[in-house]
Amino acid sequence: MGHVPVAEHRAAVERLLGDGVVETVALDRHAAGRRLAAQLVAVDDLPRFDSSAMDGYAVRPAGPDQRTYEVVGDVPAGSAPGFELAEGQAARVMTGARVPVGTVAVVPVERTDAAPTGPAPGTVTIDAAPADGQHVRLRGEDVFAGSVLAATGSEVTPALIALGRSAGCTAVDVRARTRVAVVATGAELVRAESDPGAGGIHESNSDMVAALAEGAGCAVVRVEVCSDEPDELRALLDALDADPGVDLVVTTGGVSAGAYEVVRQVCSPLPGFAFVHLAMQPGGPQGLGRYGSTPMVCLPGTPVGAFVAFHVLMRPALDRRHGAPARRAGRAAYTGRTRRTRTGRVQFVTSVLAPDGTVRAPDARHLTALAAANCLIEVPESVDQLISGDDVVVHHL
Ligand SMILES: Nc1nc2c(c(=O)[nH]1)N[C@H]1C(S)=C(S)[C@@H](COP(=O)(O)OP(=O)(O)OC[C@H]3O[C@@H](n4cnc5c(N)ncnc54)[C@H](O)[C@@H]3O)O[C@H]1N2
Ligand code: MOO
Repeated sequence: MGHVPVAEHRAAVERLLGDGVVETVALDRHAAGRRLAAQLVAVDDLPRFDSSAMDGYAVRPAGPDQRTYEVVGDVPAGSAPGFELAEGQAARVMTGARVPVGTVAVVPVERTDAAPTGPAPGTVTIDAAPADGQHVRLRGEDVFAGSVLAATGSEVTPALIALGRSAGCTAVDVRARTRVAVVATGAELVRAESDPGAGGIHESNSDMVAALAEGAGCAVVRVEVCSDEPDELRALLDALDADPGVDLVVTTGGVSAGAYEVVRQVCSPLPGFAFVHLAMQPGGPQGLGRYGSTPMVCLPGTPVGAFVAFHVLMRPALDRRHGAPARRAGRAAYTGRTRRTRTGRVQFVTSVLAPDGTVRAPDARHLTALAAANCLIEVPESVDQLISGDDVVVHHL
């Protein structure tokens, strides 16, 4: 079995996962993190009307020296004044309230002789002439109805939810979340809640991959642990393929060269299904194809290999499907002891990038190193060692 280049397999994963679909969802907190599939356009002006930015008095001076005004109305927030201000008149207004037609400025209550609470007085005296427009929020000063609030591809952020809802938008067109079923395979796997007995191990991949998928914007709809029995896996995959709520199946384990590689046994006879060994480490053994009509990505069983393979191969395809921009690799100065690396395959080294731009690879092993890592150093196929001071490519986790 020859070693397949990482870029080739990554492109095959992208092709298999495709472009994803668009759906219309409510513009509420559940839309946060989604990407717009169409521009978001304001339905209403924001503010919807000229309104007060202060608790105080809306005034219409008869001249620059006027200090004392007749108070002709009281406008709590949420009400619409049914009167206009004539010259020389004022109205008590609360922050956010619609100001009467004729308002020239709002004077905060602290700048008047009026009590802040209780009934509105008959007259009010202000301490200085207000500037025209002072403390009045003009209709549409933030956005006008029909203006574009956010471009296609923008992320729905908490601030965009506020902007859109304030401008009267109730729904958004977004890229649909990929609905993923995660299946960990292996006869030795025992849920962490159960006793693993003499030969069992605590199962960890299913929840790790599910969390990675959710972190990539997927909706995880099933999380399963399956034995090495081909019939059991086949029955499970049949059910997942028949389920219209599953867009993608991700498996772990059962893909390498052993005698009981259940994923390989069940899927390699399927038309177009390929099992390959990538020129990368960890995460080299991989499978890819369709079970029935359902796309399926088969990650290796070793937890670090599955994690790295998800990050390197699946994350870019999922980002594309979900309309998220491609994550950019960075560069950093390797620091620490000289490390020998294996040529002939790209190595991804679980590493820690410091705020000063240096990156080190802790001596800890496997999952301990992964849990401490915030990036992967990508060591090219031709490189056989990392030396302190080397300029390296880093992928942020
Ligand atoms: N003769 C060869 N043996 C192996 C090769 C090879 O090329 N020739 N490749 C090695 C590499 S690299 C990897 S990676 C693994 C991939 O093997 P599988 O995908 O078939 O995975 P398993 O054999 O099922 O498990 C590997 C390892 O990971 C543990 N594991 C599996 N699933 C889980 C889980 N859900 N939670 C926690 N731990 C899990 C499992 O117990 C094994 O220790 O193959 C190498 N062998
Ligand atoms: O590809 Mo494997 O153990 O190196 O993950």
